[in-house]
Amino acid sequence: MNVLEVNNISKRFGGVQAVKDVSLELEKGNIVSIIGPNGAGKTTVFNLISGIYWIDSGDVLLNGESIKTKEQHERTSAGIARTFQNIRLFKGLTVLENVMTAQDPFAKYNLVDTLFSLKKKKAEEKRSRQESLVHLEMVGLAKYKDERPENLSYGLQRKLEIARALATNPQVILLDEPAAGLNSGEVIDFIDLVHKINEELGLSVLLIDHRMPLVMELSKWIYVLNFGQLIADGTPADIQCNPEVMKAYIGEED
Ligand SMILES: Nc1ncnc2c1ncn2[C@@H]1O[C@H](COP(=O)(O)OP(=O)(O)OP(=O)(O)O)[C@@H](O)[C@H]1O
Repeated sequence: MNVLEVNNISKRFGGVQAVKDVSLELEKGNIVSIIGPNGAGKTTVFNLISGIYWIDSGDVLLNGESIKTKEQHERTSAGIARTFQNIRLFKGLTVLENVMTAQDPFAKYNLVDTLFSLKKKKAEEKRSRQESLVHLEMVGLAKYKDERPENLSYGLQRKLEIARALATNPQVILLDEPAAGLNSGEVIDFIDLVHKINEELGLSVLLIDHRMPLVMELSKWIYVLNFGQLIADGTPADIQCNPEVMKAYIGEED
């Protein structure tokens, strides 16, 4: 069963047709990637799935239901989490607090409770703290819980982003260039982490990355975009020897 389906989506920014008639499927529990040269439209596809932009035409389905008119936070609540190309962490907060703030929309207290039931609020905060610690353990960052994110290596900051995404209790996680800026040791570590969240949490993963070894190692299926359009899709083995794909990357057939 497909947890996510993208059906013929298009998006234009002024004179630029960023995405044209793109369709893709993510089967529950799979890891699928989108690759393509710079400016091919990959991040725009993520932005259209996660609700940062409205689609011009087409549809996005989560578990068979259209989410195209839902706001970004509603898509998060529905089960779509994402990380960004540029790391987005709160520098003034600790590692643990960074994960707790990602949970906030799910906090079970409201203003009235806050005023009249401090006890309830405290219980809620304790629960949030415990759950956040579980997410930090999952990504291997529990021992850094009281650190500031800016004191962590780039690779650990990427992992913290994943922990923040896990805090929203997703079914699908969109990873936008998670290996950008990582050294080769950190990339290997990151591959293990993506396998782990996929296998242990049953999360379906949609990935964008330029690091081909990572994409080939992780993906069950790969979609290739060029100038906003899908030019190929297939298994890593298919894609590696697809002449259209090579042409898109190097600009000539051989
Ligand atoms: N908000 C925007 N306003 C105007 N143009 C945009 C906007 N977002 C994306 N574009 C344009 O849409 C096209 C696709 O951009 P996009 O960022 O989706 O590509 P990409 O494949 O993710 O590239 P990269 O690999 O470099 O991140 C580009 O021409 C880009 O300049």
